[in-house]
This record gives sequence, structure tokens and C-alpha cells, in this order.
Amino acid sequence: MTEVVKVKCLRHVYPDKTEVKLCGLDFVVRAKEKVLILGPNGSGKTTLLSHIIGLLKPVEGEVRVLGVDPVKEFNILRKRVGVVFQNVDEQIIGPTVWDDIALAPRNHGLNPQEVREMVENILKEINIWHLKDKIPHYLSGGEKKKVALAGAMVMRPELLIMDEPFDGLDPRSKREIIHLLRKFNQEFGTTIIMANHDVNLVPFIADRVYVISDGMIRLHGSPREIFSRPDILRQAGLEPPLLVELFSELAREGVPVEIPLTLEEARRQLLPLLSPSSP
Ligand SMILES: Nc1ncnc2c1ncn2[C@@H]1O[C@H](COP(=O)(O)OP(=O)(O)OP(=O)(O)O)[C@@H](O)[C@H]1O
Repeated sequence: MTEVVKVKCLRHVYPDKTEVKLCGLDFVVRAKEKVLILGPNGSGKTTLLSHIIGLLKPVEGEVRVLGVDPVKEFNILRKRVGVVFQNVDEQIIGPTVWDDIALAPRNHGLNPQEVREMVENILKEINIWHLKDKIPHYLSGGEKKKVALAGAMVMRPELLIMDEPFDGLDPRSKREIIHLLRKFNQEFGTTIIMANHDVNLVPFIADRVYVISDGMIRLHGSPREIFSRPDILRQAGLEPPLLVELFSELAREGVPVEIPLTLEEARRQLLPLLSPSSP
């Protein structure tokens, strides 16, 4: 499958001389994948995403996005890459929700009729039509995330980048955003890269996961592969989900179980073992 993003051994130095290094494994994302970057606070997730977007230039290393250098081709990629930043307050700048979402298509020179159609479509797809005339400042956290997502998706980008998309959201809003991301991925084939530190969401949002910590890309694989290495997750400063802890402990003690990704998988494995007729 086509490589959408490739990052090789990145080193960045911020103006105050803080150095962020991400070596170890290459970071590779292929078309139509949903990839999660998992790492503790300060491990460099935002720094990595900022390089992919072309906002930062590495001191060392290689970054390719859709076949080009994102710093040099920033203007070309702007149309093909949608971004939702960690702090959405900084990116929602229109006086109303409608105006904010219309910014990208207007900036790309589309005519008023095209702009109107694109904004209407995305408002309906994200189910926020009722918010269209609202002043963004007064929206709830979950509503702001959806408006930022609408702004990022209005141009139908091939690649969507989201930094901590679920931060501060309640379980219902998390479910709604997860549903939307899956929909974009399935219906439009959008490749999605997310940064996150909540391991519990991994099975619901990612096809593949990269674990980063202490300047290294330590591990990558499917959610099941990642959860089968709770030792590396712990070393990286991340807490494996309770179910994963419990089942790895059971497996270590000789109980015939495999690491489950969901409650249902756990239930299916445990029921026969707990039934009175089991040996
Ligand atoms: N503009 C900046 N100037 C100086 N240092 C910075 C800047 N931005 C980030 N850093 C530093 O770079 C390191 C990596 O930060 P980064 O924001 O990439 O981590 P993160 O994994 O996204 O963290 P979090 O999960 O807390 O958002 C941290 O030590 C941070 O203090």
C-alpha cells in the first residue's frame, strides 16, 4: 500500500534548546490506515505531528508526507492534510461556526456556491447543523472538537492529523468522535494519524499503534500485538488496560487465555472456564 507518511530518526531543537529526538523504528503510515501514536506526556507526540504537518523543520532526520517534504511543500499539503490541534480554542477563529468552517474553502479560492455546499455537507455529516450560527467561544468542549473536526475535514483531505482528539471529552463525546473518524476512514478512505495517551481507546480507534518514549519509537503493531507487550508499555510509562493486566497475569499462571481487546472477548474466554462443568 502507498506510504502516506514516513519519518526517519527525527531530531528537533526548540529555540530554548530543548531537544526532542525520535529514533529507533521508522514511523510509517500507509494509505487508509488509522494510526495511533501512544506515549506519555512530553514524549514528543505533538513534536512529531508538527513535523508531519510541516510546522517544524527537523535538525536531523527525514520527513516525507504524500511523497514530498512538508516544510518545502507546505502550501500544496495544506489542501490535502486536515489538522485538529490539541487546543482547539486556538484553531477555531471564525466569528460563527459557519464562518469558521468556511475559512479553508474560501482561502482556497472556491466560489461562494461551492463554499456553501461544502460547509453544508460537512455540518450534516458531523451532525452539527444546529450549531452553525453559534459563536464558537460559547460551545462546549465536545462541540468545539466537532467544529474543529468539521474545519479540518471540509476540504475532504486525504490525511487527517489529530492531536489528543479525546482529551477532556466525556464517554459519550468520545464515542461520537470515534464514530465520525471511523466513518471518514471507511467512506472517504481518509488516512488518520492521532496522538493519544489513553491506552483504553486503542482497540476502538487504531489499526496500528506506535509506542514512543524517552526519545525512541519503541514498538509498533496492531492493538493486539501492542497489548501482548505490557512490559514495553509499562517501560514507556503507560499503564496497560486492566483487562490486559488481568489476562497476562492469568496466562502467566497457566490459564489458557489470550489477551482480549474488548470486554466481549474477555467474557467469551472466561465463561467456559467459569462454568461448573469446566475441568
Ligand atoms: N515550543 C517549545 N519550546 C520548547 N520546548 C518545547 C516546545 N514544545 C514542546 N517542547 C518540549 O518538547 C518535549 C516534547 O513535547 P511534546 O509537546 O511534543 O510532547 P507530547 O508527547 O505531545 O506531550 P503531551 O502528551 O503532554 O501533549 C517536552 O519536553 C516539551 O517541554
